[in-house]
Amino acid sequence: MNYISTRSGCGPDSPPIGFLDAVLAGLAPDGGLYVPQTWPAFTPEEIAAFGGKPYHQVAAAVLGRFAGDEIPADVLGDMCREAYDSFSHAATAPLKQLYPDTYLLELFHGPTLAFKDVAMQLLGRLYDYALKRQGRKITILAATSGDTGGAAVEAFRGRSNVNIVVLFPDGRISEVQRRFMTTATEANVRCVAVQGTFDDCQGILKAAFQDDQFRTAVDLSAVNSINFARIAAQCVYYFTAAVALGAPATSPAFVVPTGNFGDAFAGYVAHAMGLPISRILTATNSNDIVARAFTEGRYSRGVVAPTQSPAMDIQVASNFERLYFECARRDGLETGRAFQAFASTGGLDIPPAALAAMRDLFAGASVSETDTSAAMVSTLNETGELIDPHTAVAVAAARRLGSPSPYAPQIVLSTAHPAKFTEAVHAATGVIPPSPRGAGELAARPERFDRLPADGEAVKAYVRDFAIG
Ligand SMILES: Cc1ncc(COP(=O)(O)O)c(C=O)c1O
Ligand SMILES: N[C@@H](CCOP(=O)(O)O)C(=O)O
Repeated sequence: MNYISTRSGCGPDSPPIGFLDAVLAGLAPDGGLYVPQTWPAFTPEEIAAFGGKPYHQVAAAVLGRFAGDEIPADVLGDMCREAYDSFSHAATAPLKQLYPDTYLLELFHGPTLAFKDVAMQLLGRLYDYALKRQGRKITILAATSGDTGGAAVEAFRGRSNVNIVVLFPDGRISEVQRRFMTTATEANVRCVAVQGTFDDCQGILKAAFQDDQFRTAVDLSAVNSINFARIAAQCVYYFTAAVALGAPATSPAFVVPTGNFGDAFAGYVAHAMGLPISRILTATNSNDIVARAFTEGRYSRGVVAPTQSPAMDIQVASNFERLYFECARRDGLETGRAFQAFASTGGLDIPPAALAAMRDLFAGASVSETDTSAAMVSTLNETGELIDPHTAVAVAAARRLGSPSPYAPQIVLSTAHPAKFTEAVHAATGVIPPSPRGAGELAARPERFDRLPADGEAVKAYVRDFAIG
């Protein structure tokens, strides 16, 4: 299986590369994102056969299609088993019925209590395998609005073939999110509070990849959802959840709390591989670039506003470029031109045919702070479930169409444990979420992080100094 850039043919040559090379590269040298040259597919019988299988076996089957013959099946099977052994729930990603037509897909049973662990626990093992074979030591630069950073630190801390630097927006993430990163004691981990927004952090990261000399000098890699392996690992729970509700005979809808559009794009991938999905509703907070793209047909950057769902305070959604590429007939030239123009003007009009193709599967809804709080309260009162503010954004969006939903059954992705956002949950519901394993002790541990301005050159100098002295 080979991987191509969404900007193939536009700018410096990015020839097709294999799975492990795409994993280690993260972002293509032309600034595009890697996608498989063709989508692997499952037959309806193969999908039905996932029913009743442990999560790690479905993960190995799905990842196997993306890895091709680059990882022996038994090695990949062991990686998946070990990755999901670190989860506190036997089902890894259990489904919970909330209302007759609505289910919660709990993705927060990993070590840092957010859905990022599902992919990151696997990525740590994939990197280890690839780096040992290639005899390399690399530098991971990650940008986080709170959850990716903690999951990445947990997955890569102490690994001898990796240095990792995580950039987070100073003062714009929750205390528990910050402590999951900053309390790591391992020497291969550095965390940096950037004086800016998540978009500034992500912009610095992407610009660093465009600097050939820097990229090569530190052997740069990325574990944000610009890395296709993140998407591949995240599409697995679409299969397990849909099959648990009767797919391929039924065609569920998914409601996805959305920021960088990685999780929602993972749903697209599952669909492209043959999973029947009736609709993917992307739910944003007031940082609504994705919701506006689907409703208005224009993808245009807004000003980032802080909300109680801070991990979604994002106004440049990296993975939207992958969807654009898919819906623009996989035309790398057109995609490259559109996103180069977006980088300089902050906006792009989606061509009518591409927009129609997007709307075949996707819709968008933006949810206010008041409605997010109300969703936390009503979910608790009506079902007894305490949900985090990101999940609440999706629950509120799911309810807009009333009950029963025309898209039943609908599966809401529950992307974080409420204990990660204690203040917001307490403010809305009056309840302090009980701390599950791990989170309780974080408050007593010393923190270690540096501060930098939102300046690409300053960040590169910092990373260079850390990685190569
Ligand atoms: C808790 C939580 N929910 C939802 C999202 C949005 O997911 P995505 O960026 O894949 O759209 C994030 C951040 O990525 C998150 O941390
Ligand atoms: N919400 C994310 C932002 C980065 O998303 P990613 O999925 O691209 O890594 C976070 O919590 O950091």
